[in-house]
Amino acid sequence: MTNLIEIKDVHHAYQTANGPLPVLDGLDLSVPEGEFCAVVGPSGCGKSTLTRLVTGLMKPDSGEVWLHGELVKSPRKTVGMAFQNPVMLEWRTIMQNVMLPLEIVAPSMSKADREKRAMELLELVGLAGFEHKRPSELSGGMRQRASLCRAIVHKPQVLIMDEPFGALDNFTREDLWQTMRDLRAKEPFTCVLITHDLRESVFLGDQVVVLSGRPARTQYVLDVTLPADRTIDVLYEQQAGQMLHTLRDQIRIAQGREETHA
Ligand SMILES: Nc1ncnc2c1ncn2[C@@H]1O[C@H](COP(=O)(O)OP(=O)(O)OP(=O)(O)O)[C@@H](O)[C@H]1O
Repeated sequence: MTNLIEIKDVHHAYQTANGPLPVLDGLDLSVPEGEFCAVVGPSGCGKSTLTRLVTGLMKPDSGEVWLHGELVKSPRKTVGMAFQNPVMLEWRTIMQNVMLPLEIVAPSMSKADREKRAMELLELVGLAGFEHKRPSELSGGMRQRASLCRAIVHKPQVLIMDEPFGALDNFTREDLWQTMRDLRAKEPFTCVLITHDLRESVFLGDQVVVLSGRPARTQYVLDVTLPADRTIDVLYEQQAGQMLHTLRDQIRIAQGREETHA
């Protein structure tokens, strides 16, 4: 399997009024094509900075970021993004919002084909019948479903998600995890998910990367050996429970509190 994303020994410091603020200090990350990589770490350790590197919005002081065999040097069109608060254009319908990336990335595609593609995804996430609604007419969970469709409508090489489910209540969040799982089964994509939720990382991830406290380096990588068609129930079973304990311990270490589980 080839690595779609390869981050090698990245170091970066932000220049601030108080001098340089080192944020990344030897970050390594490899994500094979089609894999889902969840990234967890203490608050403020540099997780969002990592997303800026992969999207090419930021160049590191040293080290390399590779995407599909190409060194990332400038912003990439072939990356899909989803954030905690999806920005939807209120003057456009849900379908028109979902089609937006196609208008930018595939301007020669006919309107009928764009609509067909958007509708295909809206159906997959359970939003058929809502395509002509305005964003404000949908619940937060529904808007986030639409935003997921928009993020992958143009079949990006990689989907970057920064806390996309953070603002949702627990039950809606679990629904969205299952939607993600089903979307991936039908529309395989490579994904980096930044999250504070360890259960989410285990449910969605093929690997979970734990970053150390700032300046962040790769502290620990957990291979999630659960079946791809896992259900929420799996999280309450022993194997997932052990993984969650391991991750919790790693987070404590990253926070500088080294007590570990027996
Ligand atoms: N453009 C910038 N200029 C200066 N400092 C920055 C900049 N962007 C981020 N920082 C600082 O770098 C550190 C890492 O920020 P980043 O947003 O990457 O962390 P994070 O792990 O995503 O945080 P959180 O868990 O709170 O979402 C923080 O201390 C932040 O204040």
